[in-house]
Amino acid sequence: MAAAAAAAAEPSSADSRRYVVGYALAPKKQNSFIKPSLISRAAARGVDLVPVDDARPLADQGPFDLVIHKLYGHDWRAQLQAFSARYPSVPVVDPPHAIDRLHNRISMLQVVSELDVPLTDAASASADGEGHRHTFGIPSQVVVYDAAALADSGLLAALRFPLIAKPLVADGSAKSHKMSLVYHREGLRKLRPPLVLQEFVNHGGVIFKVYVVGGHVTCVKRRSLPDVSKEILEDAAAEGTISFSQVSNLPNQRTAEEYYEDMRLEDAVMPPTDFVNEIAGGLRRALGLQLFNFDMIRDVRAGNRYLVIDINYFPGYAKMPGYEIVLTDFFWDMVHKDDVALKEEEQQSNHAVVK
Ligand SMILES: O=P(O)(O)O[C@@H]1[C@@H](OP(=O)(O)O)[C@H](OP(=O)(O)O)[C@H](O)[C@H](OP(=O)(O)O)[C@H]1OP(=O)(O)O
Ligand SMILES: Nc1ncnc2c1ncn2[C@@H]1O[C@H](COP(=O)(O)OP(=O)(O)O)[C@@H](O)[C@H]1O
Ligand SMILES: [Mg+2]
Ligand SMILES: [Mg+2]
Repeated sequence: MAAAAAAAAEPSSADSRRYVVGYALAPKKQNSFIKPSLISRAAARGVDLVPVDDARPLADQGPFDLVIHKLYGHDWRAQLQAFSARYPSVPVVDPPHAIDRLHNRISMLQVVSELDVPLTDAASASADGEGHRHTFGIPSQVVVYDAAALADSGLLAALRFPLIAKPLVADGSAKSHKMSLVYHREGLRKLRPPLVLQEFVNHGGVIFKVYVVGGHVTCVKRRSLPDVSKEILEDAAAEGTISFSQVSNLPNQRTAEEYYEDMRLEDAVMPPTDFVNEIAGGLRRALGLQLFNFDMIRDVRAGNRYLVIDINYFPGYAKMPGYEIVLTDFFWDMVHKDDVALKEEEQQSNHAVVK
């Protein structure tokens, strides 16, 4: 039924109307996301991508059939509110209050812990034939608001070293990506709260990035931090902390090249598709967001256990294979939301009459 309705709403030669998607993005994001290949793919389906001028009131611009954005701050929020008040039927992707939840690394992952997705058999089925079902969760973590709390052994009792220290705020600034690996208790002294202390989980140096675009889900493999060896953990003379902000910059005993020669990304087994799709769908509903990705690692100690470690709003989609097609489909669906819903209703009532 849904497929028939969607097919009925596909563009025909009679549908010559053009649709305008306004995008409000920082210059760096504009450069990486609004590529000529996306512009032309969307244009071929009747969708024109038009930049929002952030020096002028949003509500005075357009007309838009859809607004997408990754800008923050009070003023921008007020602009969105004024726009929605004037054009209540134009979708704004995504609502600022829903995006806010991703700006704090505690509230971000709380959603995962609270996720009520009873995984279907297809999604959680054992991959090893030994009855170990796939499960997911988040690493153990605590939030630290001030330096005094770092000395509180009670607070840390629940955590096992090594730890990864992450800034509490994840607002897209360079600072919010600055992390430290902490091997020993003394290493905590160098840290600057507010931060999240999270157990570092060895995961074979591979991370799974799951891109969500409305109902579309794509999972890709990426290089991650190398596992921490037993020798480093037991070496009392080892540095207490190592700071990094990009995985490729991480100093290590071996060079990154040497490490990655051993660990071939192509050899890493992907998590099952149904499993990934069900988590992605659950997160999309719980977060109330259409455009995000999440980072997931596989715990080497329990091969069927996956941990979500990060969720990002409007990530670098251009790195997702076939991003032009996926995003164009999304824009098209969003600007035709009402047509599709109407057609579905019509089909349902026709069905009722025939019966
Ligand atoms: O710049 P890119 O293309 O690497 O995208 C960044 C993302 O990389 P990814 O797509 O996951 O590889 C990046 O993801 P990670 O944090 O690296 O997992 C963020 O989403 C980043 O946005 P922000 O700085 O957190 O607001 C994204 O940065 P912005 O493009 O939004 O500034
Ligand atoms: N709990 C963890 N265990 C192991 N590695 C981790 C953990 N958390 C983060 N990492 C590594 O650190 C990188 C950056 O952490 P992440 O939480 O994704 O921050 P960012 O928002 O800057 O991407 C991840 O891509 C992964 O390689
Ligand atoms: Mg990340
Ligand atoms: Mg992130």
